[in-house]
Amino acid sequence: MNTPAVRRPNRALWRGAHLATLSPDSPWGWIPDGAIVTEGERIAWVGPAAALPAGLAVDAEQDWGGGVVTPGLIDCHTHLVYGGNRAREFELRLQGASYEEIARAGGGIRSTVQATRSASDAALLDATLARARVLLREGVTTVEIKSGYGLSQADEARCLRVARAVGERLPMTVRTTALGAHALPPEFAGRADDYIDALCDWLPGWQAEGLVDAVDGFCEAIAFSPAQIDRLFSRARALGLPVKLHAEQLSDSGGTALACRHQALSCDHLEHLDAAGVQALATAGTVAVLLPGAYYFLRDTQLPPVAALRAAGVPIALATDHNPGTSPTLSPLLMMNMACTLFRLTPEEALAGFTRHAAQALGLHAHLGQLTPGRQADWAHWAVDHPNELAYRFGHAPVCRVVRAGQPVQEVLA
Ligand SMILES: N=CN[C@@H](CCC(=O)O)C(=O)O
Ligand SMILES: [Zn+2]
Repeated sequence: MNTPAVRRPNRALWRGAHLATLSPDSPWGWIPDGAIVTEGERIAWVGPAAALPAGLAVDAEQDWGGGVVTPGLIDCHTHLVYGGNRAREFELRLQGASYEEIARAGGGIRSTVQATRSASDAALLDATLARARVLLREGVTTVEIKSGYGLSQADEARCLRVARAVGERLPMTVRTTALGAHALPPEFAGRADDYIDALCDWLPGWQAEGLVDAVDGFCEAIAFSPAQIDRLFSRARALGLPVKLHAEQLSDSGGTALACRHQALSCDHLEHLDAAGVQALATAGTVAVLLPGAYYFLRDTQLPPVAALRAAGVPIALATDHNPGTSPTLSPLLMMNMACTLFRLTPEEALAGFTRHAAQALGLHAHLGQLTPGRQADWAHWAVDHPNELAYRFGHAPVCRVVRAGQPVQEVLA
């Protein structure tokens, strides 16, 4: 009997650029004049071009022609699915109204809920795809997309379906996060506990439809208490879903400690995090996701405790937090610049924040976030001489060409 030949996946050799692999073994994971061998969607070999295995047979060879190659960027906290915008609220805040005042008066998240509920499926998808394309153009190959502007069983599911559709229409890995506990919808006014009960009941249906990779909440005086988030997270964990939390953004509410008791993948924002919260993150192995866009746009002055996080060995990720109310940006490189200028991250920490540590914030670090053998062949090729240039510019980004799962994506963007 003939044994069928096992065909190896298509093998390609890429060379002619410096590599910032983001492997933690050396600064930047730097490999000058490097090469990558891919087999199908995965990286098979990475190293100096001079050390390529002798006699390597490849099906295709590409010359980058200079520049620097980094892992594909990972935007691990976005709210890409929504209708309308909040430019009027921006004007009000510039005149002195605070984010909390606007929210308590029924504006803020609730005004976006209204606009989202009244948008058609097609309009929501088109707007979300347009936003995702901007991220992809700036090197983002993986994006987390939260719901949170539907706040009913049907509208949250609709937003999660739109998020899933982004991963089907564009060459990006999409992780969906159910953020029903973002704000109290009008039909549950004065009944926050009942709303949490409803969310606990809706979760299994969304999960069964394949819509949920993680569960998130907003733990804050204007949103939900630690006790309410605790009930939601207990339900999520019982269903086998990981959790993450918007925590300590506007005040120290104790959300981080609570989330860490549920082994949260990440706690996000953290401007008001105290020493006990830093320790809780370190003990639980939870990633701190810092969001300089929201800090800047709300004209916050309370800095997240970066030095303490660093000293405790907590991995720090960054994200755009794209949303219409507090961070209407779609530029990861601008966020890297702001993380350096406002939060005092180093440019290398900023890049790790959008690659290695962002992968960890999504539970994907074994597969994404570094240019190392076995991981998915996702990268961004930048017209720069050194990766420290990525955090250096602001307001414009260097030219970037993107490869996702071994395939160039430029034609999708044309
Ligand atoms: N903090 C809560 N959620 C969003 C803001 C949402 C909004 O204002 O629409 C954030 O991550 O910043
Ligand atoms: Zn958010």
